[in-house]
Amino acid sequence: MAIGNSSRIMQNLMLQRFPHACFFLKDIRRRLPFHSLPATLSQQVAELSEQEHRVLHRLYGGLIQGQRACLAEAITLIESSHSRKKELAQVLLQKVLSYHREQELLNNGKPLAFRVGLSGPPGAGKSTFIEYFGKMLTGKGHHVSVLAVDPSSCTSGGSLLGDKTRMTELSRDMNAYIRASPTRGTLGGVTRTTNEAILLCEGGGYDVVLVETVGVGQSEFAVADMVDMFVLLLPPAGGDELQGIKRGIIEMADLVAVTKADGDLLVPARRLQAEYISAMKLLRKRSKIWKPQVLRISAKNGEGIVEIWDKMTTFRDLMLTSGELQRRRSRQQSVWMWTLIQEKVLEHFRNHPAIHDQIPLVEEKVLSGLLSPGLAADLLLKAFSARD
Ligand SMILES: Nc1nc2c(ncn2[C@@H]2O[C@H](COP(=O)(O)OP(=O)(O)OP(=O)(O)O)[C@@H](O)[C@H]2O)c(=O)[nH]1
Repeated sequence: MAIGNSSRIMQNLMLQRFPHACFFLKDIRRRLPFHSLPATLSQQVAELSEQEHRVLHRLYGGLIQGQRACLAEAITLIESSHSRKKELAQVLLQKVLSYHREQELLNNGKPLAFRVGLSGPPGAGKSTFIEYFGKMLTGKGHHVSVLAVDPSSCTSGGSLLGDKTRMTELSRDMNAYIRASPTRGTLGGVTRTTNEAILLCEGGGYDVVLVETVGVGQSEFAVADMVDMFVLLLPPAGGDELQGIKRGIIEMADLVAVTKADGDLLVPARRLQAEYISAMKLLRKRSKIWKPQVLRISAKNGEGIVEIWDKMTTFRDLMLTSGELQRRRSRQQSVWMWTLIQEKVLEHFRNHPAIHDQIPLVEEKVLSGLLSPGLAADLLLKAFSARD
Protein backbone atom coordinates (compact mmCIF):
# COMPACT_ATOMS: atom_id res chain seq x y z
CA MET A 1 0.00 0.00 0.00
CA ALA A 2 2.75 2.40 1.05
CA ILE A 3 4.69 1.57 -2.10
CA GLY A 4 1.56 2.22 -4.20
CA ASN A 5 1.06 5.61 -2.57
CA SER A 6 4.65 6.71 -2.90
CA SER A 7 4.69 5.64 -6.53
CA ARG A 8 1.58 7.78 -7.11
CA ILE A 9 3.18 10.77 -5.37
CA MET A 10 6.29 10.31 -7.51
CA GLN A 11 4.13 10.16 -10.63
CA ASN A 12 2.33 13.35 -9.63
CA LEU A 13 5.62 15.12 -9.08
CA MET A 14 6.94 13.87 -12.41
CA LEU A 15 3.80 14.99 -14.20
CA GLN A 16 3.94 18.45 -12.66
CA ARG A 17 7.56 18.89 -13.71
CA PHE A 18 7.48 17.07 -17.05
CA PRO A 19 3.90 17.06 -18.32
CA HIS A 20 4.94 15.57 -21.67
CA ALA A 21 7.06 12.82 -20.23
CA CYS A 22 4.35 10.84 -18.49
CA PHE A 23 4.90 7.84 -20.71
CA PHE A 24 8.38 7.31 -19.31
CA LEU A 25 6.93 6.62 -15.90
CA LYS A 26 7.52 3.13 -14.70
CA ASP A 27 4.04 2.16 -13.67
CA ILE A 28 4.04 -1.29 -12.21
CA ARG A 29 0.40 -1.74 -13.20
CA ARG A 30 1.30 -1.64 -16.87
CA ARG A 31 3.03 -4.96 -16.32
CA LEU A 32 -0.30 -6.54 -15.47
CA PRO A 33 -1.03 -9.50 -17.70
CA PHE A 34 -4.06 -9.46 -19.98
CA HIS A 35 -5.88 -12.15 -17.93
CA SER A 36 -8.14 -9.56 -16.35
CA LEU A 37 -10.18 -8.36 -19.32
CA PRO A 38 -13.16 -6.15 -18.52
CA ALA A 39 -16.39 -8.17 -18.30
CA THR A 40 -17.92 -6.76 -21.51
CA LEU A 41 -14.78 -7.46 -23.50
CA SER A 42 -14.22 -10.95 -22.10
CA GLN A 43 -17.73 -11.88 -23.24
CA GLN A 44 -16.68 -11.16 -26.81
CA VAL A 45 -13.05 -12.25 -26.97
CA ALA A 46 -12.10 -15.87 -26.63
CA GLU A 47 -9.37 -16.80 -24.14
CA LEU A 48 -5.97 -15.48 -25.21
CA SER A 49 -3.31 -18.05 -26.06
CA GLU A 50 0.13 -17.82 -24.45
CA GLN A 51 1.57 -16.45 -27.66
CA GLU A 52 -1.16 -13.82 -28.00
CA HIS A 53 -0.47 -12.79 -24.42
CA ARG A 54 3.18 -12.34 -25.20
CA VAL A 55 2.50 -10.28 -28.33
CA LEU A 56 0.01 -7.97 -26.59
CA HIS A 57 2.24 -7.63 -23.57
CA ARG A 58 5.21 -6.65 -25.75
CA LEU A 59 3.17 -4.17 -27.82
CA TYR A 60 1.57 -2.57 -24.78
CA GLY A 61 4.83 -2.25 -22.86
CA GLY A 62 6.67 -0.83 -25.87
CA LEU A 63 3.85 1.51 -26.82
CA ILE A 64 3.50 3.21 -23.46
CA GLN A 65 7.26 3.60 -23.24
CA GLY A 66 7.08 5.59 -26.46
CA GLN A 67 8.61 3.05 -28.86
CA ARG A 68 7.54 4.07 -32.36
CA ALA A 69 7.90 0.55 -33.76
CA CYS A 70 5.39 -0.78 -31.23
CA LEU A 71 2.99 2.08 -31.95
CA ALA A 72 3.24 1.32 -35.68
CA GLU A 73 2.62 -2.38 -35.04
CA ALA A 74 -0.34 -1.60 -32.79
CA ILE A 75 -1.94 0.64 -35.44
CA THR A 76 -1.42 -2.10 -38.04
CA LEU A 77 -3.25 -4.44 -35.68
CA ILE A 78 -6.27 -2.13 -35.41
CA GLU A 79 -6.31 -1.72 -39.19
CA SER A 80 -6.32 -5.47 -39.74
CA SER A 81 -9.38 -7.03 -41.36
CA HIS A 82 -8.53 -10.44 -39.88
CA SER A 83 -11.23 -11.21 -37.30
CA ARG A 84 -8.96 -12.57 -34.53
CA LYS A 85 -6.49 -9.73 -35.00
CA LYS A 86 -9.39 -7.28 -34.73
CA GLU A 87 -10.30 -8.85 -31.38
CA LEU A 88 -6.74 -8.67 -30.15
CA ALA A 89 -6.61 -5.04 -31.23
CA GLN A 90 -9.64 -4.31 -29.05
CA VAL A 91 -7.98 -5.98 -26.04
CA LEU A 92 -4.88 -3.88 -26.57
CA LEU A 93 -6.89 -0.70 -27.08
CA GLN A 94 -8.86 -1.32 -23.90
CA LYS A 95 -5.64 -1.74 -21.96
CA VAL A 96 -4.13 1.42 -23.45
CA LEU A 97 -7.34 3.30 -22.64
CA SER A 98 -7.26 2.29 -18.98
CA TYR A 99 -3.63 3.34 -18.74
CA HIS A 100 -4.45 6.60 -20.44
CA ARG A 101 -7.40 7.23 -18.12
CA GLU A 102 -5.14 6.74 -15.11
CA GLN A 103 -2.64 9.22 -16.52
CA GLU A 104 -5.42 11.74 -17.10
CA LEU A 105 -6.57 11.36 -13.51
CA LEU A 106 -3.04 12.14 -12.42
CA ASN A 107 -3.22 15.19 -14.65
CA ASN A 108 -6.24 16.48 -12.69
CA GLY A 109 -8.62 14.94 -15.20
CA LYS A 110 -7.35 17.10 -18.06
CA PRO A 111 -6.67 15.53 -21.46
CA LEU A 112 -2.98 14.81 -21.98
CA ALA A 113 -3.07 15.39 -25.69
CA PHE A 114 -4.41 18.08 -27.96
CA ARG A 115 -6.10 16.82 -31.14
CA VAL A 116 -6.02 19.15 -34.12
CA GLY A 117 -7.69 18.44 -37.47
CA LEU A 118 -6.19 20.02 -40.59
CA SER A 119 -8.09 20.19 -43.81
CA GLY A 120 -7.93 22.06 -47.08
CA PRO A 121 -8.09 21.54 -50.82
CA PRO A 122 -5.33 19.63 -52.61
CA GLY A 123 -2.27 21.82 -53.01
CA ALA A 124 -3.29 24.17 -50.17
CA GLY A 125 0.10 23.58 -48.55
CA LYS A 126 -0.97 21.17 -45.80
CA SER A 127 2.05 18.89 -45.83
CA THR A 128 4.50 21.79 -46.16
CA PHE A 129 2.80 23.48 -43.20
CA ILE A 130 2.76 20.30 -41.08
CA GLU A 131 6.46 19.74 -41.76
CA TYR A 132 7.35 23.29 -40.61
CA PHE A 133 4.85 23.41 -37.76
CA GLY A 134 5.67 19.89 -36.54
CA LYS A 135 9.39 20.68 -36.43
CA MET A 136 8.65 23.84 -34.44
CA LEU A 137 6.60 21.83 -31.93
CA THR A 138 9.19 19.06 -31.48
CA GLY A 139 11.74 21.85 -31.04
CA LYS A 140 9.62 23.07 -28.12
CA GLY A 141 9.71 19.59 -26.56
CA HIS A 142 6.37 18.29 -27.79
CA HIS A 143 5.78 14.82 -29.17
CA VAL A 144 3.83 15.12 -32.39
CA SER A 145 1.96 12.48 -34.33
CA VAL A 146 0.44 13.04 -37.75
CA LEU A 147 -2.36 10.79 -38.98
CA ALA A 148 -3.70 11.10 -42.49
CA VAL A 149 -7.24 10.43 -43.61
CA ASP A 150 -7.36 9.94 -47.34
CA PRO A 151 -10.77 9.03 -48.76
CA SER A 152 -9.31 8.37 -52.23
CA SER A 153 -7.64 5.30 -50.77
CA CYS A 154 -11.10 3.87 -50.02
CA THR A 155 -12.20 3.94 -53.64
CA SER A 156 -9.00 3.61 -55.61
CA GLY A 157 -7.27 1.13 -53.33
CA GLY A 158 -4.15 3.28 -53.32
CA SER A 159 -3.14 5.88 -50.81
CA LEU A 160 -2.36 9.26 -52.31
CA LEU A 161 -0.96 10.50 -49.07
CA GLY A 162 1.07 7.38 -48.49
CA ASP A 163 2.57 7.26 -51.97
CA LYS A 164 3.99 10.73 -51.90
CA THR A 165 7.21 11.57 -50.22
CA ARG A 166 5.86 13.98 -47.69
CA MET A 167 7.28 15.63 -44.61
CA THR A 168 10.71 14.11 -45.05
CA GLU A 169 12.32 16.12 -42.25
CA LEU A 170 9.56 15.49 -39.74
CA SER A 171 9.49 11.77 -40.48
CA ARG A 172 13.15 11.59 -39.45
CA ASP A 173 12.46 13.41 -36.18
CA MET A 174 12.53 10.98 -33.24
CA ASN A 175 9.82 12.98 -31.46
CA ALA A 176 7.40 12.72 -34.34
CA TYR A 177 5.39 9.87 -35.77
CA ILE A 178 3.71 10.05 -39.18
CA ARG A 179 1.18 7.53 -40.38
CA ALA A 180 -0.46 7.47 -43.80
CA SER A 181 -4.07 6.51 -44.26
CA PRO A 182 -4.89 2.81 -44.48
CA THR A 183 -5.26 1.72 -48.08
CA ARG A 184 -8.39 -0.35 -47.55
CA GLY A 185 -11.88 0.09 -46.24
CA THR A 186 -14.86 2.41 -46.29
CA LEU A 187 -14.78 5.94 -44.94
CA GLY A 188 -16.55 4.61 -41.85
CA GLY A 189 -13.82 2.00 -41.43
CA VAL A 190 -11.08 4.57 -41.90
CA THR A 191 -12.86 6.82 -39.40
CA ARG A 192 -12.86 4.03 -36.85
CA THR A 193 -9.21 3.13 -37.30
CA THR A 194 -8.16 6.79 -37.25
CA ASN A 195 -10.07 7.34 -34.02
CA GLU A 196 -8.43 4.30 -32.51
CA ALA A 197 -5.02 5.33 -33.84
CA ILE A 198 -5.48 8.70 -32.09
CA LEU A 199 -5.99 6.86 -28.79
CA LEU A 200 -2.92 4.69 -29.39
CA CYS A 201 -0.78 7.73 -30.22
CA GLU A 202 -1.92 9.41 -27.01
CA GLY A 203 -1.15 6.24 -25.07
CA GLY A 204 2.31 6.36 -26.66
CA GLY A 205 2.91 9.80 -25.14
CA TYR A 206 2.22 12.00 -28.18
CA ASP A 207 0.80 15.19 -26.74
CA VAL A 208 -0.09 16.83 -30.06
CA VAL A 209 -2.01 14.72 -32.55
CA LEU A 210 -2.51 16.25 -35.99
CA VAL A 211 -5.15 14.61 -38.16
CA GLU A 212 -4.87 15.65 -41.79
CA THR A 213 -7.38 15.17 -44.56
CA VAL A 214 -7.51 16.24 -48.19
CA GLY A 215 -10.47 18.49 -48.77
CA VAL A 216 -12.75 16.08 -50.52
CA GLY A 217 -16.21 14.87 -49.59
CA GLN A 218 -17.23 13.59 -46.22
CA SER A 219 -13.74 13.01 -44.84
CA GLU A 220 -13.51 16.62 -43.64
CA PHE A 221 -16.65 16.25 -41.57
CA ALA A 222 -15.43 12.93 -40.23
CA VAL A 223 -12.15 14.53 -39.15
CA ALA A 224 -13.92 17.54 -37.60
CA ASP A 225 -15.72 15.02 -35.40
CA MET A 226 -12.48 13.41 -34.19
CA VAL A 227 -10.57 16.43 -32.96
CA ASP A 228 -10.58 19.16 -30.33
CA MET A 229 -9.90 21.89 -32.87
CA PHE A 230 -10.58 21.96 -36.58
CA VAL A 231 -8.35 24.11 -38.79
CA LEU A 232 -9.00 24.90 -42.42
CA LEU A 233 -6.03 25.76 -44.64
CA LEU A 234 -6.83 27.79 -47.76
CA PRO A 235 -4.45 28.81 -50.53
CA PRO A 236 -4.54 32.44 -51.70
CA ALA A 237 -4.55 31.55 -55.40
CA GLY A 238 -8.34 31.49 -55.07
CA GLY A 239 -10.61 30.69 -57.96
CA ASP A 240 -10.80 27.06 -58.92
CA GLU A 241 -9.32 25.57 -55.79
CA LEU A 242 -11.90 27.20 -53.58
CA GLN A 243 -14.95 26.07 -55.45
CA GLY A 244 -14.85 22.74 -53.70
CA ILE A 245 -14.97 24.30 -50.21
CA LYS A 246 -18.43 23.92 -48.83
CA ARG A 247 -20.07 26.41 -46.55
CA GLY A 248 -20.74 23.58 -44.07
CA ILE A 249 -17.07 22.85 -43.62
CA ILE A 250 -16.22 26.51 -43.13
CA GLU A 251 -18.76 26.51 -40.30
CA MET A 252 -16.87 23.63 -38.71
CA ALA A 253 -13.60 25.59 -38.66
CA ASP A 254 -12.32 26.94 -35.36
CA LEU A 255 -9.48 28.57 -37.24
CA VAL A 256 -8.89 29.44 -40.89
CA ALA A 257 -5.31 29.84 -42.07
CA VAL A 258 -4.60 31.44 -45.43
CA THR A 259 -1.42 29.70 -46.61
CA LYS A 260 1.53 30.80 -48.78
CA ALA A 261 1.37 34.38 -47.49
CA ASP A 262 4.74 35.29 -49.00
CA GLY A 263 6.25 36.85 -52.15
CA ASP A 264 3.74 37.51 -54.92
CA LEU A 265 1.04 35.66 -53.01
CA LEU A 266 1.14 37.99 -50.01
CA VAL A 267 -1.32 40.51 -51.49
CA PRO A 268 -3.92 37.90 -52.55
CA ALA A 269 -3.42 36.21 -49.16
CA ARG A 270 -4.27 39.47 -47.37
CA ARG A 271 -7.31 39.91 -49.59
CA LEU A 272 -8.57 36.39 -48.92
CA GLN A 273 -8.00 36.84 -45.18
CA ALA A 274 -10.11 40.02 -45.20
CA GLU A 275 -12.85 38.28 -47.22
CA TYR A 276 -12.99 35.38 -44.80
CA ILE A 277 -12.96 37.64 -41.74
CA SER A 278 -16.16 39.30 -42.95
CA ALA A 279 -17.73 36.10 -44.28
CA MET A 280 -17.22 34.25 -41.03
CA LYS A 281 -19.09 36.89 -39.06
CA LEU A 282 -22.24 35.74 -40.83
CA LEU A 283 -21.79 32.05 -40.11
CA ARG A 284 -23.39 30.02 -37.37
CA LYS A 285 -21.17 29.81 -34.26
CA ARG A 286 -19.87 26.39 -33.31
CA SER A 287 -18.77 27.33 -29.83
CA LYS A 288 -20.20 29.53 -27.11
CA ILE A 289 -16.85 30.92 -26.04
CA TRP A 290 -14.66 30.86 -29.13
CA LYS A 291 -14.92 33.16 -32.13
CA PRO A 292 -13.28 31.53 -35.19
CA GLN A 293 -10.26 33.49 -36.36
CA VAL A 294 -8.59 33.95 -39.74
CA LEU A 295 -4.77 34.06 -39.92
CA ARG A 296 -2.13 34.28 -42.62
CA ILE A 297 0.73 31.82 -42.63
CA SER A 298 3.76 30.97 -44.73
CA ALA A 299 5.73 27.77 -44.44
CA LYS A 300 8.36 29.40 -46.66
CA ASN A 301 9.32 32.35 -44.47
CA GLY A 302 7.67 31.22 -41.22
CA GLU A 303 5.14 34.06 -41.00
CA GLY A 304 2.25 33.28 -38.68
CA ILE A 305 3.51 29.86 -37.58
CA VAL A 306 4.27 30.89 -33.99
CA GLU A 307 1.01 32.86 -33.92
CA ILE A 308 -1.06 29.92 -35.10
CA TRP A 309 0.27 27.77 -32.23
CA ASP A 310 -0.47 30.63 -29.82
CA LYS A 311 -4.06 30.76 -31.10
CA MET A 312 -4.36 26.98 -30.81
CA THR A 313 -3.18 26.94 -27.21
CA THR A 314 -5.43 29.87 -26.31
CA PHE A 315 -8.34 27.95 -27.83
CA ARG A 316 -7.40 24.78 -25.93
CA ASP A 317 -7.08 26.59 -22.60
CA LEU A 318 -10.37 28.45 -23.02
CA MET A 319 -12.20 25.29 -24.07
CA LEU A 320 -10.71 23.36 -21.18
CA THR A 321 -11.56 25.87 -18.49
CA SER A 322 -15.10 26.28 -19.75
CA GLY A 323 -15.56 22.49 -19.97
CA GLU A 324 -16.51 22.81 -23.64
CA LEU A 325 -13.60 20.66 -24.78
CA GLN A 326 -14.64 17.77 -22.54
CA ARG A 327 -18.25 18.12 -23.78
CA ARG A 328 -17.07 18.14 -27.40
CA ARG A 329 -15.10 14.95 -26.78
CA SER A 330 -18.06 13.21 -25.11
CA ARG A 331 -20.35 14.16 -27.98
CA GLN A 332 -17.78 12.83 -30.44
CA GLN A 333 -17.79 9.45 -28.68
CA SER A 334 -21.50 9.17 -29.28
CA VAL A 335 -21.22 10.40 -32.92
CA TRP A 336 -18.52 7.78 -33.44
CA MET A 337 -20.70 5.00 -32.02
CA TRP A 338 -23.69 5.98 -34.16
CA THR A 339 -21.58 6.29 -37.31
CA LEU A 340 -20.39 2.73 -36.82
CA ILE A 341 -23.90 1.48 -36.08
CA GLN A 342 -25.28 3.22 -39.16
CA GLU A 343 -22.65 1.69 -41.37
CA LYS A 344 -23.14 -1.82 -39.98
CA VAL A 345 -26.94 -1.63 -40.12
CA LEU A 346 -26.83 -0.37 -43.70
CA GLU A 347 -24.43 -3.14 -44.69
CA HIS A 348 -26.70 -5.72 -43.05
CA PHE A 349 -29.71 -4.23 -44.85
CA ARG A 350 -28.06 -4.16 -48.29
CA ASN A 351 -26.78 -7.72 -47.99
CA HIS A 352 -29.83 -9.33 -46.48
CA PRO A 353 -31.08 -12.19 -48.72
CA ALA A 354 -34.70 -11.04 -48.30
CA ILE A 355 -34.03 -7.83 -50.25
CA HIS A 356 -30.58 -8.15 -51.77
CA ASP A 357 -31.92 -9.05 -55.23
CA GLN A 358 -34.75 -6.53 -55.08
CA ILE A 359 -32.52 -3.50 -54.45
CA PRO A 360 -31.22 -3.10 -58.06
CA LEU A 361 -34.73 -3.55 -59.49
CA VAL A 362 -36.30 -0.99 -57.16
CA GLU A 363 -33.38 1.40 -57.67
CA GLU A 364 -33.82 1.12 -61.45
CA LYS A 365 -37.50 2.07 -61.11
CA VAL A 366 -36.55 5.10 -58.99
CA LEU A 367 -33.97 6.16 -61.60
CA SER A 368 -36.46 5.90 -64.43
CA GLY A 369 -39.09 7.83 -62.48
CA LEU A 370 -41.55 4.91 -62.19
CA LEU A 371 -41.33 4.86 -58.42
CA SER A 372 -40.87 7.73 -56.00
CA PRO A 373 -37.83 7.45 -53.68
CA GLY A 374 -40.11 7.55 -50.64
CA LEU A 375 -42.28 4.68 -51.83
CA ALA A 376 -39.23 2.69 -52.91
CA ALA A 377 -37.67 3.07 -49.46
CA ASP A 378 -40.97 2.02 -47.83
CA LEU A 379 -41.19 -1.10 -50.04
CA LEU A 380 -37.65 -2.22 -49.27
CA LEU A 381 -37.98 -1.50 -45.56
CA LYS A 382 -41.27 -3.41 -45.44
CA ALA A 383 -39.70 -6.42 -47.17
CA PHE A 384 -36.81 -6.22 -44.72
CA SER A 385 -39.07 -6.04 -41.65
CA ALA A 386 -41.12 -9.00 -42.87
CA ARG A 387 -38.01 -11.10 -43.48
CA ASP A 388 -38.53 -13.66 -40.68
N1 LIG B 1 5.16 30.20 -51.69
C1 LIG B 1 4.78 29.18 -50.91
N2 LIG B 1 4.53 27.97 -51.46
C2 LIG B 1 4.11 26.96 -50.64
C3 LIG B 1 3.95 27.15 -49.24
N3 LIG B 1 3.51 25.99 -48.71
C4 LIG B 1 3.42 25.11 -49.72
N4 LIG B 1 3.78 25.69 -50.89
C5 LIG B 1 3.80 25.05 -52.23
O1 LIG B 1 2.49 24.63 -52.58
C6 LIG B 1 2.52 23.38 -53.26
C7 LIG B 1 1.59 22.39 -52.55
O2 LIG B 1 2.06 22.17 -51.23
P1 LIG B 1 1.71 20.86 -50.40
O3 LIG B 1 2.25 21.07 -49.04
O4 LIG B 1 2.13 19.63 -51.13
O5 LIG B 1 0.13 20.92 -50.41
P2 LIG B 1 -0.91 19.86 -49.84
O6 LIG B 1 -2.07 20.66 -49.36
O7 LIG B 1 -0.27 18.96 -48.87
O8 LIG B 1 -1.28 19.10 -51.15
P3 LIG B 1 -1.96 17.65 -51.33
O9 LIG B 1 -0.94 16.67 -50.85
O10 LIG B 1 -2.21 17.57 -52.80
O11 LIG B 1 -3.22 17.64 -50.55
C8 LIG B 1 3.98 22.94 -53.25
O12 LIG B 1 4.55 23.24 -54.50
C9 LIG B 1 4.62 23.76 -52.17
O13 LIG B 1 5.99 24.04 -52.42
C10 LIG B 1 4.24 28.45 -48.70
O14 LIG B 1 4.12 28.72 -47.49
N5 LIG B 1 4.65 29.41 -49.59
